[in-house]
Amino acid sequence: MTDDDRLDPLESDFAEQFTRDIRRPPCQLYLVSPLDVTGDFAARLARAFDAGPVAAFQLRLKGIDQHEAVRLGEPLRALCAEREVAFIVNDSIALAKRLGADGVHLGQDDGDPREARAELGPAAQIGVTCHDSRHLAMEAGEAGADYVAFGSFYPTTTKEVSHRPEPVILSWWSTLFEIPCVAIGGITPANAAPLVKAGADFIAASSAVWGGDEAAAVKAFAAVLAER
Ligand SMILES: Cc1ncc(COP(=O)(O)OP(=O)(O)O)c(N)n1
Ligand SMILES: Cc1nc(C(=O)O)sc1CCOP(=O)(O)O
Ligand SMILES: [Mg+2]
Repeated sequence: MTDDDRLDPLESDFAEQFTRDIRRPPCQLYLVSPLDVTGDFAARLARAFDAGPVAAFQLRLKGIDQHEAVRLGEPLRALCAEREVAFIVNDSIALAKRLGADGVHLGQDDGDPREARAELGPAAQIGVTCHDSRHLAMEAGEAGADYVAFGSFYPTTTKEVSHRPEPVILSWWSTLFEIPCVAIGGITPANAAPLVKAGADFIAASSAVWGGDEAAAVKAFAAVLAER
């Protein structure tokens, strides 16, 4: 029997959390856009940025051609650059390249992180959807991902989802690997705390922010994220 085996589970949890917390930066907020970014959306994004710290913004558009996506995305990219918020494009390596984005988020069927690296270069932030799978996350890490995303932690109407990870997957990942992990799916200021405590490096949210007062939501997230 080793000394580790003799630790009771509570002490062992404490040791694991302590080890994670002293070497990882605080959890940060990652905003995912609504599908409609027309009208006053740029003003809403600016209001969100004014309300509290935001680390990253993902442009998540569906069903429009690339030319239109560039037209809609460019002012949002410029705003993110001005506020030093990472601008990430969902789904498309080509669109990320055309927009001069800071990175791309790839689902399991959206392309290979190695191709994204070759196209976007060494500084690009490449994220990969890993659902509830440790295996997919390790594969993404090996393929050069800069972050892995687990979800959907809670029910969401933003996207049809069929995976429901437990928060412990964040603890497992963050204890073993240095690559940051993102928690996504139905996350609100009211239910984010267990994910932050479990070890999420980023909380990604869409409807909790754009479904109401974006400034109030970002402020409320900031209070929860500071708790780790
Ligand atoms: C941060 C983050 N995590 C997961 C996803 C989901 O990506 P994907 O599975 O490709 O689904 P769509 O968002 O493309 O519908 C994401 N976009 N961002
Ligand atoms: C885009 C996305 N991906 C998910 C996944 O599980 O991979 S859940 C999700 C929706 C995120 O929006 P909201 O914060 O409104 O639930
Ligand atoms: Mg996708």
